[in-house]
Amino acid sequence: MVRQNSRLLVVCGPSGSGKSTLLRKLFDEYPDKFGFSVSHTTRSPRRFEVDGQHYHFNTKDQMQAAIDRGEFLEHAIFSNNMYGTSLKAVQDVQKSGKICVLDIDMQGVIQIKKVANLKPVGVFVKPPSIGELEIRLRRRNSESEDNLRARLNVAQQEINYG
Ligand SMILES: Nc1ncnc2c1ncn2[C@@H]1O[C@H](COP(=O)(O)OP(=O)(O)OP(=O)(O)O)[C@@H](O)[C@H]1O
Repeated sequence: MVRQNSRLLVVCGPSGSGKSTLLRKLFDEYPDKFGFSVSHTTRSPRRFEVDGQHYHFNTKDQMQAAIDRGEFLEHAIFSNNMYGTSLKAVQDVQKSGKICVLDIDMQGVIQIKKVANLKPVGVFVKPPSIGELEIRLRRRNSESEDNLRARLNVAQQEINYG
């Protein structure tokens, strides 16, 4: 079970909005207060990403099997890849006594909000504009053109939701 009265901080916002940068600063500044819930994903690791630290990198079959076994608190398809938060990821942080921080998309937030008694605190990171988001994503140079377009489409929906 995920502890119900432990604090959970859910950070959401479009890809490229700066969530990861903000979270890095938060963890650097308050290493004893906040712990990151390491998500699972089927997307390929980027340069410098470490398995088990930034994400647990899995195949689609592995991840689907774990979802079917009921091991996930929420899961989502984002830009043709699966992402999800395992119960274990949250429990590991809770065991350390820290506030558990989730960096998830809108689909994940909707599911987390439905988990009874979890009462997460939500933060939405809004980019200045879609145009600025496009500039940032291009500068980051981490996506193919198709992927970048897909991310910008989802971004508009997330901005409307946030
Ligand atoms: N467990 C999860 N459930 C749902 N969405 C998730 C989960 N883990 C990550 N995501 C979301 O998937 C999206 C893509 O993440 P990814 O790491 O591929 O791209 P990113 O652009 O580096 O993300 P970020 O905006 O955090 O820098 C992000 O919006 C992220 O918050």
